[in-house]
Order: sequence, then structure tokens, then C-alpha cells
Amino acid sequence: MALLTLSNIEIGYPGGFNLWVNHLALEEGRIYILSGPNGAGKSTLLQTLALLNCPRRGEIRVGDERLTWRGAQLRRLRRRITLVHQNPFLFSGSIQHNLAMGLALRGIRGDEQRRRIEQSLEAVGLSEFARRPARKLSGGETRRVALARALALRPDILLLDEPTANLDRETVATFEEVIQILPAQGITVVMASHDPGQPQRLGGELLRLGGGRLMPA
Ligand SMILES: Nc1ncnc2c1ncn2[C@@H]1O[C@H](COP(=O)(O)OP(=O)(O)OP(=O)(O)O)[C@@H](O)[C@H]1O
Repeated sequence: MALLTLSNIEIGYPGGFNLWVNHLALEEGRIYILSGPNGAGKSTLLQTLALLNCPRRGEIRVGDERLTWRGAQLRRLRRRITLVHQNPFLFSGSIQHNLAMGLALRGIRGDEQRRRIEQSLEAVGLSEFARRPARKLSGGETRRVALARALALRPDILLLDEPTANLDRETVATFEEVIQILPAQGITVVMASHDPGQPQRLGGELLRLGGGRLMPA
């Protein structure tokens, strides 16, 4: 069964923009690359996949559960999905503190919290950075910390909004190495990207947006 299924979805904003998704089923352990020109609706679709942007019409299912967009169900299902923005916001304080906050909010403290922070910083190659102030990082480092912060939460679905845009080739390669192994850890990835080589390098399935709709594969 698919992890997340969108059927006959229409998403938009007052004033014009409209995106139509006839059918999209995210399967476990895959990488999906969301492509399309500027303004095609990639970020908008990611917000919907993160269960943050309620569509005008259509149905979303998480596993076999139909999303009601209400109360405890919405809060529970949102915890299974993590969205990393293109220009992520880090809180003041150390990098460790940034990772700890999300975990503490979910009741993960003590040894388990420390273990997760160590593992996820190691995964993005920033083990040495734990005590550094988060607000004094380069753009590329900030994105790596944001990725580590998301990984520490161990989501079923990780949504990445252009994680490698405007990064040097070496840093792109570091990101791709981290992303590539996520399916083996049971994490399904959907990432927006303008890099035409990325679907092949990551073994990802291409999802194309254009003309106000998700195009058939
Ligand atoms: N909060 C909002 N209110 C109204 N319109 C919005 C809002 N956010 C985005 N839009 C509009 O929706 C359309 C899709 O925007 P979106 O950011 O999803 O595109 P994108 O494919 O991610 O673009 P890019 O590649 O430039 O990041 C654009 O026309 C944008 O102006």
C-alpha cells in the first residue's frame, strides 16, 4: 500500500494559482524528484504533501487512513512527514540545541536524544559542529544542519525543497550521498530540483509539474 496518496487534488491560492494532481501515490523506500519551471507549484505541492496546505478539493490518504484535516489525526499524521525549506530557519543557540528542540517536543530526551543528534550530525558530516552557534553558519552548512534536524526526527517521508540549489559541486555530492541511502533506512524522499542530472544520479523517479498540473509519468 502507498504511504501517501493524492487523488483528484486541486491546490491553489486566492488570486489565481491552481495546481491539479489527478493521482500521486508515494511508495515506501523511494526517491521522487519534483521538477518544473519556476512558479510551477513545486513548493505548493510539497506543502500539501507535508499536510500543511489543505487542497480546495480532492482526497489525501496516509496509508489506508483518509485525512480529515482535523485535530488529533492531523497532528499524529504530520509527525510522520518532515519538510525542509530551501532557506531553512535555524534558532539562535548551538546546532545541538536546534536538533534537540524538535526531539524534545516529541518527548524524546536523554540518551535517545543524544544518540539521534550524534547520528544525524554524523550523517551530514557535521559531527564537529555540535556546539557551534547555529546563526554563524554558511548557507550550505545551514542546509546541512536543517537536513540533520529533519533526519533526527526519523520521518517516514522527508520532503526537501531544492536542497542543493546554489551549492558548489562538492556540497551537492555530499547531499546526494546522504539522500541516496535514506530509502534503505525506510525513508521516502520527495525533493524539488532544477538539476536535470539529479534523477539519474539519485536513482529517483521524476515527477513533472507544468501547465498547472502534475504530468502523467
Ligand atoms: N502564499 C501564497 N499566496 C499566493 N500565491 C502564492 C503563494 N505562494 C506561492 N504562490 C504562487 O503560487 C505559484 C506557485 O508557487 P511555488 O512557490 O509553489 O512554485 P515553485 O515551483 O516552487 O517555484 P520556484 O521554482 O520558483 O521555487 C506562483 O505563481 C506563486 O506566485
